[in-house]
Amino acid sequence: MSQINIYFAGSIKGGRQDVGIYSQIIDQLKTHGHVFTEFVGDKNYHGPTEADGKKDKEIHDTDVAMLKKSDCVVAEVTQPSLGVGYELGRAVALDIPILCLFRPNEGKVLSCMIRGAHDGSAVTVVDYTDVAQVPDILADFFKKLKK
Ligand SMILES: O=c1[nH]c(=O)n([C@H]2C[C@H](O)[C@@H](COP(=O)(O)O)O2)cc1CO
Repeated sequence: MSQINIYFAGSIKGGRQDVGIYSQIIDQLKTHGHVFTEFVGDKNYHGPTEADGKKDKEIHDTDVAMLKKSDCVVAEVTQPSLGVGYELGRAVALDIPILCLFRPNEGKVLSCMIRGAHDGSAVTVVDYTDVAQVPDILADFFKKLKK
């Protein structure tokens, strides 16, 4: 594999409280490959505005096209998001390896449909407590991906 294309998924309409964490994860991901969805970590981005004229269909179709070109999906799934769940389902159907990162210490319980998908190869779910752990988690995931 030459340049790895990475699709990062994180909540937007589901709530932006973790955007600072998304941005730190994206910075880490950029050391492993090209991240298609850097805007997910932009604290000023809350979805399309009337001013930018983007329609929901355009966002959906662009995202699915990027997903199809991705070598893996990395999702921060602590803040529940319908869009992230949808992207993960599409990625499973496309046989794209997935890493889900979840912080149990936030008092949330991860959906059975995400945790229950963990098999350690096609879908990997990793619990973490601090973003400082992310570099090691990613190193392990990308090492396996390249095998
Ligand atoms: O404006 C957007 N742009 C966009 O790319 N998405 C995608 C990327 C995110 O991983 C995911 C977030 O979904 P949601 O907005 O339902 O939380 O959907 C979602 C939105 C807003 O729904």
